[in-house]
Formats: sequence, C-alpha cells, structure tokens
Amino acid sequence: MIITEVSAQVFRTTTRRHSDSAGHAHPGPPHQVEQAILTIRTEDGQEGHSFTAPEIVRPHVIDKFVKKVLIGQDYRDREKLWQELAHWQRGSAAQLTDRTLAVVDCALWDLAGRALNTPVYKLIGAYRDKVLAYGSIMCGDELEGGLATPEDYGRFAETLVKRGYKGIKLHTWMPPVSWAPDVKMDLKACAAVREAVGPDIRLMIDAFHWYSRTDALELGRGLEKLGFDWIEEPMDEQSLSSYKWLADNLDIPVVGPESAAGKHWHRAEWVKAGACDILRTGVNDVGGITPALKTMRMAECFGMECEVHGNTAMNLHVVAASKNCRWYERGLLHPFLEYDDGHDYLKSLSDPMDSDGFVHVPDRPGLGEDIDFDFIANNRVR
Ligand SMILES: O=C(O)[C@H](O)[C@@H](O)[C@@H](O)C(=O)NO
Ligand SMILES: [Mg+2]
Repeated sequence: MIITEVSAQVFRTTTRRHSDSAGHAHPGPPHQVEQAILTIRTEDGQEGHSFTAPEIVRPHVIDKFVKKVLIGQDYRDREKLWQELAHWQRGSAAQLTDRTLAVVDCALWDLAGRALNTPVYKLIGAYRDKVLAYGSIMCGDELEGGLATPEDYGRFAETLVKRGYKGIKLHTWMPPVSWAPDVKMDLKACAAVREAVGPDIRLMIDAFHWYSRTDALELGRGLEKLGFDWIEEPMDEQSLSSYKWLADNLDIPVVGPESAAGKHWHRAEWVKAGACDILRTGVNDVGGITPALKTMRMAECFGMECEVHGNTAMNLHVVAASKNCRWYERGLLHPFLEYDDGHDYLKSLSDPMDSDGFVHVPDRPGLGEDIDFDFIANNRVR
C-alpha cells in the first residue's frame, strides 16, 4: 500500500491539433508533440498512471512537492494527499498548479482501481455505465471548408447528427481569427446549426470568453430565440458579478465557471451569488477527480446540474458517477479531423460512442485507459 516511487516519462506523440496564440485548438498537418505519463508505484509493485503536459510534471515540481508529499504514504489516502498538496500551493511560488494536483489525483484513483481490478466510476459509486455525449466543436477558423462560415457550422452539425450526437456545442470565432469576436456572426452560426439539425437536437454555445456584459446579453437574447440550452463563458469568469448580472437578465441558463480558479470553493461562491444556473467543473480545472466530485455533490445540494468540462477518461468517470449532469463533452471536433482515430499511445478509445450518441465507460480497471506502454517506451524522450 505504501508509495515508493513517483516518476514522469516524456514521450513523442503525433497529433493534428495545433494551438493558436490564445491556446485554442485547430486542425493542421500531423506534427510531433511531447506528452507525459505520470506513474505512481507502491512497494508491492502496484501502479497508477495519468497523462498530462510535460511541464505539469517537470522535475522541479515532482521532486520539490509531489515526491515529498506522496513517498512513504498509503496510496489509498487520496483525501489526505490531495489536501496536503493543495495546502502547499499558496507557498509554492505558483509552481504547484491545479493541473499538477489533477494528474496526481488521477494517477492515485487509477492506482486504486487497478489494485482492486475495478473501474474508477464503480469505486466512486456508479450512477450509470453509459452517458449521452454532446459534440463539442472546435473554435471557428478561416480554413476553406473548415469552420470559416455559418454554413460550414451547419454542414458539420449535420455530419455530427448522422454520427449519432444528440447535442452539439459550438465554440464560435475568437481572436486571433482576424475579424473575431462578432456577436452577430456567432448568432448566424447558431442559426445555421439550428436550421440544419432541427428542433430536437440540443444546442449550446461556448462563446468568446471576454465579451462585455452588453455583448453577452445580446448573444444570450439571440440564443433564446433559437432554443439553445445554455450559454457558456461569454465573459471573463473572473468577474463573478458580471455573471450574476447576466444570469439575472437572461432566461437561457448560464453555465459556469469553467476556467476560473478556486476549485470547488470558488464554485460554491458562484452558486451562493446566483452567478450561474448550471454549475461547471472539470478534473483539470479544479485539481482532480476528488474536488470535481465535491463540486458535483455541492451542486446537487442546491438542486443544480453541474456539467463537466472536457473529454478523456478522468472526466468520463466523474460523469458516470453522477446523476446531476446531463452530458459528456466529446471533442474537440472539426470537419478536418477524425476524433474516433484516438491517440497513438492508446490502443483503443477511452470514450467510445455508439450510433445513438451514448458513450460507454470502458470496463477496464482504474481510469480504463488502454495504454500502449510499448509505444511510450519506443517514443520516450526523457
Ligand atoms: O477555449 C478553448 O479552447 C475551448 O473552449 C476549450 O477549453 C474547450 O474544452 C471548452 O471550453 N469546452 O467547454
Ligand atoms: Mg468551455
């Protein structure tokens, strides 16, 4: 039970996702990027793994913080280990981030599941073993035939409905797209999608994250006419009072916060302030599965749904272990990319979706990621 090793391996993987100057993903030619796998090992050889960006588990962070908290401890003491890492963040000179807490927490959950030959969502206490996915479309672009026009969004939405999706979320155009942001163009894309898919497909938007209150209000009012289910992150989430103002002035549900710091504690403040109608959490955003579950349960206490940000196994297990969220966010999707091709370091998808739009939680132990350890070893860089 005692943790004896914590290690991070960095390896090369090929992807067609490229990040723009605001960190948004767009398709491009295949290129190699570095990925990291964190491994936590016990004295009796049990292992837990989780993936992240290499800088999140760089040697300074692992040696200065993670190893000092974990080595010699019982791997089952996730709450204690998470609290100790979270407590150290304030005095870490901003070196110990929520992303590091998340990858450590996920690897500990994976370790517990592998040791007990049980999937994480069953360990938590499962609510379901399949969940409807919404197709989360990438931010708009200026690529011919990509997501450059409202009509492009409409055509792609038709493709997603044929694939089986029963919900679609648009990320509309944002800088550095030359002419973005533009509320009227956002609404044209949303109208084109509504026209293309008809009244029964659920639609949501995740808009430019720095609109003014009046821009966000105009966007929300337009979405109400199109029967959208929610408006997400149209303004800077650091302004809780702006979201309180928006939620008070709109009928369409406001979802958040996604990217705001403060973990489950700050999300409690959003609920208390009435700054959202549907709460939001995400394993990477709040520092792990452990705090994501706390956020989800807190929302339930207020009769609120809490939608989970992001794909990957870690978020799927939180959704599968919870009643008060409707969707799994499957994406990000683009006409030029085949999401179901997965990753070269995983032998199969962590979130396979059937033709009815249901994602089935893999029955494999732990997080259930079908890791190709040979690929990682053969492509390891450090
Ligand atoms: O900003 C982005 O690139 C996307 O919005 C991304 O974070 C996406 O995962 C999201 O916000 N989903 O809700
Ligand atoms: Mg979002």
